Amino acid sequence: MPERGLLVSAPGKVILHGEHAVVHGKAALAVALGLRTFLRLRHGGGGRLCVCLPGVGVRREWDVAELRVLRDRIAADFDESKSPSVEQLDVLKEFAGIAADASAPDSLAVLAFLYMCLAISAKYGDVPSVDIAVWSELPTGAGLGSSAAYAVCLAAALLHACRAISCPLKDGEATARWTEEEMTLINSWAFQGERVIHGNPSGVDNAVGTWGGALRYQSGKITSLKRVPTLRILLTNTKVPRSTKVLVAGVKEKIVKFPAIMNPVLDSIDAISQECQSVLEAMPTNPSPEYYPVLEELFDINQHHLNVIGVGHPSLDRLCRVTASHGLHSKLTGAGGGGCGITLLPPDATPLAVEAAKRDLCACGFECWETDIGAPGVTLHSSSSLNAEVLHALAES
Ligand SMILES: Nc1ncnc2c1ncn2[C@@H]1O[C@H](COP(=O)(O)OP(=O)(O)O)[C@@H](O)[C@H]1O
Ligand SMILES: C[C@@](O)(CCOP(=O)(O)O)CC(=O)O
Ligand SMILES: [Mg+2]
Repeated sequence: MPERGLLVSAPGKVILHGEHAVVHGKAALAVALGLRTFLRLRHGGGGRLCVCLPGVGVRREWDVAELRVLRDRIAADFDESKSPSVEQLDVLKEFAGIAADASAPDSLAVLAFLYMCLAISAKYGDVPSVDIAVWSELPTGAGLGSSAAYAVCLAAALLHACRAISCPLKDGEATARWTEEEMTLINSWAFQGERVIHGNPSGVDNAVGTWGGALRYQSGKITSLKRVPTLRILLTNTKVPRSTKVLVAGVKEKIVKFPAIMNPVLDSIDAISQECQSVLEAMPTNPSPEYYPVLEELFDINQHHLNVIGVGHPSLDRLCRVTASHGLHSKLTGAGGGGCGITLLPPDATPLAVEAAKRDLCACGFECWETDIGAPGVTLHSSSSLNAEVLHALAES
């Protein structure tokens, strides 16, 4: 398997509570989504490194010898515990022909790729001569953690290509996972990729992409939530584009400007995450409707808080109003400013009400769908375990 190549996937995520507050040391509750990013790595030869990212319209190819020289110019302090420096990123931008202030999806994707590739190869091996394609079921830049799923897949593939982690997939097996220790390494390098894309990420998204399931995340501490009930959640994409990096920076500015006003809001969001966790842990696996009013009220309060810290958007207000008119409660998820919202579907919501809400959301130009939560984290696949659509998308790349 290793010499033939590698197929790896990582899930997106939904943050139930704690987005933004988690960047400032508060807790977040997040679950892995049943929508994934897939990466195919093929061993090349010919001394070229090729990357194809159809989701952001990128097809680039470099000479491995040239990348070695570039790496040696900036390699002095590559480490998974150190943030990428401004100087390192400036050198990479110049090399890749990316403008100094570029924040377009393709530029950030190429920059994260180059940084991770050179940093990992500086630490563990040589710049690999490989052909990498990444394709995703996740919408890009919509709050579902596409950046983290991309970074987790890259970290796993590049660490594998540099022989820093094993290949746990045995002949005849459909899927396999890495050991805890290997996943810790994947997670820490994925965090570096997130740093390139987001500027100042909390690490919650790459943790969910790596470990999967449902977890509480606070200041780097990951606690898996063991008994999470089967919640039904409707996801709605307002399709309003936004950048996590810009939104995270905006919240920071507000906190610096009005600390006495903003810090209590972050404390309150923290208390909401705590309260939500207690309710989830008290609920049986198949909960009866009586638990839902509290979860619904927590959604409403947090949505107001997120507006206060400046990450709301008229499209998200509209989403909340539309679902409220059908008795359903929603909040934004992820960085906000557009992107996705989540709506809780309690067991006593009638199919008629849910269908009517979906219809009205679609009439606003939004896209909505129900998806599984609690999906597995980073996974290695045999090609026979992937469906035809994924294989086709990766083969076309
Ligand atoms: N499939 C992908 N291929 C390449 N880059 C991707 C992919 N998915 C996400 N990205 C990178 O992540 C960025 C989006 O990250 P972000 O603004 O954090 O939104 P989110 O993580 O909510 O989707 C994109 O601009 C792009 O650089
Ligand atoms: C806003 C934040 O809490 C989540 C961002 O998620 P996304 O990139 O919008 O999927 C930032 C972070 O935790 O790094
Ligand atoms: Mg992101």
